[in-house]
Amino acid sequence: MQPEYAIRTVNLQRTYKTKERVLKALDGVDLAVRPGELFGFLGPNGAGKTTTIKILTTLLLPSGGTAEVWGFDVLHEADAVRRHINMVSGGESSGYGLLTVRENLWMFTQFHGMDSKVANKRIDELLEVMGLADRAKTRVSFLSTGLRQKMNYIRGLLTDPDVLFLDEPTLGLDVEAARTLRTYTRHWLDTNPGKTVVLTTHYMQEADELCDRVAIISGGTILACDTPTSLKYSLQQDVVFRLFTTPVAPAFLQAVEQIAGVQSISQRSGDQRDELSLILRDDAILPQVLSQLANHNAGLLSLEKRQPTLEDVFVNLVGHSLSESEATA
Ligand SMILES: Nc1ncnc2c1ncn2[C@@H]1O[C@H](COP(=O)(O)OP(=O)(O)OP(=O)(O)O)[C@@H](O)[C@H]1O
Repeated sequence: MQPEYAIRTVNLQRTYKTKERVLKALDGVDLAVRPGELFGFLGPNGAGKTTTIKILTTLLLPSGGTAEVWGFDVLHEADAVRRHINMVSGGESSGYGLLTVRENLWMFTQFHGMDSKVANKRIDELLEVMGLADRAKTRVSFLSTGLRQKMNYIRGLLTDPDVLFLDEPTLGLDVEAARTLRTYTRHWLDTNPGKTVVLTTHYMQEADELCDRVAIISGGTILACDTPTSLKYSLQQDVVFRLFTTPVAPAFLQAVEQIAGVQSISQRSGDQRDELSLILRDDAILPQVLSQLANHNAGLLSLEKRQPTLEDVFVNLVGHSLSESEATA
C-alpha cells in the first residue's frame, strides 16, 4: 500500500562533534515528499545534502527530530526502510573489478534476495536501455568511469525500489549518457506510478528540467521548496541581467552589493572576461552598477536582460552561485 508521504521529516537535526568543534550539519529540516515525485536537492558544498540522504537511507543516525521513508521510521524501522529504497551515488566505485558487468549486477540482486529469473530479465532490459548490453561480459575493471556509473545506475533500479536516491548521478557522464539517464529516470516514474526519486545535483539545468519540486538547502536549513516554475516566478518582480565584462576585482562586487535595490550579484570568471549575473529590484538601478564598473576600471563587453533561471533563485537565496561555492570549497 502506498503511504501518504514517500519521505517525511520533522525538525531533523544532525550534529557532528569533532575535537575542535560541534557542527550543526542539519538544523531543523522539514520535508514532505509525495509518492510519485521527482524531488531535487540543491545546495552549496557543506549544505547538508549528503547528511540528509545518509539519514534517509539509514546510513547515519539523526541527532534529533524524526524521519520517515515510505511510512517507516529510519531509526526504529530501519530494516523496513531498506526494503523500499535503493541508492546510486555519482563517482562511486562499487562493483568488483574482477567480475563482469552482468556478474556484478546479478550479485547485487542476490544480496537483495531477488528471484534469479526475474533478476536476469531485469538485468537484460536495463543493460539494453542504458546502452550497456554489449559490455555485459566486460570486466568491471575495464570500464570507463562513465560506463561504470551507468552500471551503478542499473544496480539502483534492479530492485525496483519505491524510493530511489540519486546522489549526483550524472557526475562524470558525457552529455549523451547523462541524457539517457535523465530520460530513463523520468520514464521509470511515468510508467511506475508512485515510484519516487530524490536527486541531488550540482547541475541547475538538470534540476530545472527534471524535478517536480526542488528544495534549496544551505547551512543545514531549507531556504525554499517548490516547483522550479514557482521558484522562478518568485523572482518575476525582479529584473535579471547578464553582463560580460573585462575581469572585475572583488572591490567592484562589494561596491555593487552596497547599492540599494541590488538583490544579488554573482561572478563567473572566464578567460580574459567575467560573466556577471545581476538581480535588481528594477531597471532604474542599472546605471549605478555601470558607473561602478567604470569606477573600478572595468569594461562592459555585453549586456542582456533575461528571464530568471533556477540559478538566479539559488543565488538570491544562498548569496552566491553554486560554482562559486565549489571554487571556495
Ligand atoms: N563525518 C563528519 N564529521 C564532521 N563533520 C562532517 C562530517 N560529515 C559532514 N560534515 C560536515 O557537515 C556539513 C554538511 O556536510 P554534507 O556532506 O551533508 O554537505 P553536502 O551538502 O552534501 O555537501 P557536498 O556537496 O560538498 O557533498 C559540512 O560542514 C561538513 O563539513
